[in-house]
Amino acid sequence: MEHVLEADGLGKRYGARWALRDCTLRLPAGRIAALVGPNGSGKTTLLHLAVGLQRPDAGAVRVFGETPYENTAALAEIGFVAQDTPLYRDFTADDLVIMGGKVNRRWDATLARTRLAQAGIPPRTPVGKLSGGQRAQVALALALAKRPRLLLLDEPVASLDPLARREFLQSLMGGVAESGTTVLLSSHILADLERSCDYLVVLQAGRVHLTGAVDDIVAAHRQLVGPRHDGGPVGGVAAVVRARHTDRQSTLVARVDGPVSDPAWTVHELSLEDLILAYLDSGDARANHEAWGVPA
Ligand SMILES: Nc1ncnc2c1ncn2[C@@H]1O[C@H](COP(=O)(O)OP(=O)(O)OP(=O)(O)O)[C@@H](O)[C@H]1O
Repeated sequence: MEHVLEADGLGKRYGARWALRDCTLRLPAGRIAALVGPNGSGKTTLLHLAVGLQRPDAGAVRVFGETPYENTAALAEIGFVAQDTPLYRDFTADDLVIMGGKVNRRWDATLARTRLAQAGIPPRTPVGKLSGGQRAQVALALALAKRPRLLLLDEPVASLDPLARREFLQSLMGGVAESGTTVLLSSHILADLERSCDYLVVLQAGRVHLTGAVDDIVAAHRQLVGPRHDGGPVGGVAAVVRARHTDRQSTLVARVDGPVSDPAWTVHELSLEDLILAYLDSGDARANHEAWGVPA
């Protein structure tokens, strides 16, 4: 299987503090991958390392087998839309399409203009006067016009209303399905991801918490509800991700390795959103409370 992006023990620190640590992952070609994690978990840092904006302090990241930092040839294959969709605000969308043609080897101006027309973007209005959602559409059209083999998007839908978000993700999926581009997009809006992404990377406190194909991850987890459980082994359960208890009842989110046949447990499938939340919830809440000197 071809891996577009490979990270091995990748780390980045600011001063003494690691923003990303021991990050090892493989992103297979042709996937639309979601990069999720709480604020400050290292998503932007990982994307910046992948697009060569930053140099690793530990380990390595490779894109199409190349190290992206200060590597112009590798960067020609990567499209990147940064968190705040920075665009030259005094230029019109049409100016930006023309400029893109001057600085990119492979540039599909017709693709950009078609997408901008479909999104209803006026060609001759300075982009600084467009709405946040319209600017996001301009940034996506420009990134796709580069015909990248890997597209990295940092919270592309954060500024969009629910309808615009759905349209943006549909148009993204349509755009990359045609071209076979691999996508890694960070987002906090988990409900959208199950529809649009087929691969998942969950970061927590700078480390990879969970990664793999969405179908495999969903198939390997269940919610179990049963009488209060003391933490001993449960047949069919490989690992408990999160346990919640009342006086009489326990609710487990578990990774399973076979059928849970004990009739004491009622077994439910989980949505991707609930599963991700369970992983994030199982994280280092205790460490955060200790840092603030308050009880968890
Ligand atoms: N320029 C910087 N200088 C110092 N620390 C930084 C810098 N950029 C990021 N950090 C720290 O690195 C960690 C990871 O930040 P990063 O922006 O990668 O997280 P994120 O997951 O993208 O967060 P968010 O969801 O809030 O955008 C955080 O603890 C952050 O405070």
